Amino acid sequence: MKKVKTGIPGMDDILHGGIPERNVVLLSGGPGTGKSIFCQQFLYKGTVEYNEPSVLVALEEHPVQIRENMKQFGWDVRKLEEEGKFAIIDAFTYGIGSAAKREKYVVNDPNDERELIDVLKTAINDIGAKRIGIDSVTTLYINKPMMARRTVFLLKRVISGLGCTAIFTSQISVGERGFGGPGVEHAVDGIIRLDLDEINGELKRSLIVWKMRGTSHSLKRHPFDITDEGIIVYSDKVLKVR
Ligand SMILES: Nc1ncnc2c1ncn2[C@@H]1O[C@H](COP(=O)(O)OP(=O)(O)OP(=O)(O)O)[C@@H](O)[C@H]1O
Repeated sequence: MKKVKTGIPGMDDILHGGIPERNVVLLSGGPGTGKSIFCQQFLYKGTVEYNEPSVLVALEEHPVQIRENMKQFGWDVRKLEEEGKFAIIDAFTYGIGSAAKREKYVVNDPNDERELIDVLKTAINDIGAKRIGIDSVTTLYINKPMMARRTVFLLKRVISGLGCTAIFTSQISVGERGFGGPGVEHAVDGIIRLDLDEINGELKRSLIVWKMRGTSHSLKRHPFDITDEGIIVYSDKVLKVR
């Protein structure tokens, strides 16, 4: 089975080679744990280092803000967009505001699944995308938890069907166990959980791969850092939180 390199130093060692192609991976974590940065790095590095065009579905932040945030790590996503290798789908602004009018891919109502899927398919076909990030998938069902599993399956069918590999970020609250709801946890192919824990008066970052269909992987909790160049995972280290 082909494995997709994450582009995150240390992460492929933990995944024994990378994410199996066509997997949909839930990236769960509380506020500020690094989900968006992880997802953006997977997409940006995938495009630049592995020549796999990428689509980011922006549900939580303005696309303009995302491009600015990515720049601080040296990731010039605007240039990739101009080259037709990267697409940001604006599912945040509802088309409101002058900046939104300049976006190429806009979902006017993210609650309309059909519109979202149509725009996603168009973007994937336009740039020949191999990687997809949805940030965050939680936004799609926060007001309708009964629909969560259905929504994830629908997206998974389209994304896997078109040969893409995906990261869906999933928001959980501080101290919450689990990853974003029972339906969702079983529907996805993989789960990576990011954590922030206070140890000796300091917040420490760590991650654990809870499940990954199609490969063996480390079952240890590995520390990671967010640096000026993005995330670095310490695959040879283990963090004990309790
Ligand atoms: N240049 C940087 N260097 C080091 N750490 C940074 C840098 N930029 C951001 N961070 C850290 O990353 C955190 C934000 O990460 P990110 O936006 O990926 O979190 P998130 O898990 O998506 O959070 P939320 O669910 O609240 O959106 C910040 O709180 C900060 O601690």
